[in-house]
Amino acid sequence: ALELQLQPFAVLLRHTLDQLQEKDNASIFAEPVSLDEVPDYLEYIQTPMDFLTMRQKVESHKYKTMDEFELDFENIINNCLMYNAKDTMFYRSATRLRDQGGMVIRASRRMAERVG
Ligand SMILES: CCOC(=O)c1ccc2c(c1)NC(=O)[C@@H](C)N2
Repeated sequence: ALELQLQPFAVLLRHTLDQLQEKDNASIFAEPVSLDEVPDYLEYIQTPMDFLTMRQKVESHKYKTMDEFELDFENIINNCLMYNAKDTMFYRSATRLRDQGGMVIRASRRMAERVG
């Protein structure tokens, strides 16, 4: 498709994001953590991140490399591991997403090398 010629990397990142979000079946990483629901969140977390924000960055071509994309993904995970206690669903979801998401990103990296 024309899109694939003009912005293959954005297409690849969008597809990668779709696969990562499939692993977040409770959708706890889908949007920015609500500061109404979690008023002290910014006392602990300096750089919040979520999949919606990442998607907006893909669409505005903010990611030039897979490394930049992966840094935001790792940020989503690490924020959650820092803020939530180990015995919470949130914490366990983050470790699961880290493990399952790692494979997704490695496969996308190989695609990015091919797309060049
Ligand atoms: C309806 C109440 O929502 C939350 O308290 C809440 C909602 C979503 C959350 C979250 C908390 N904490 C987190 O660390 C990230 C992963 N997501």
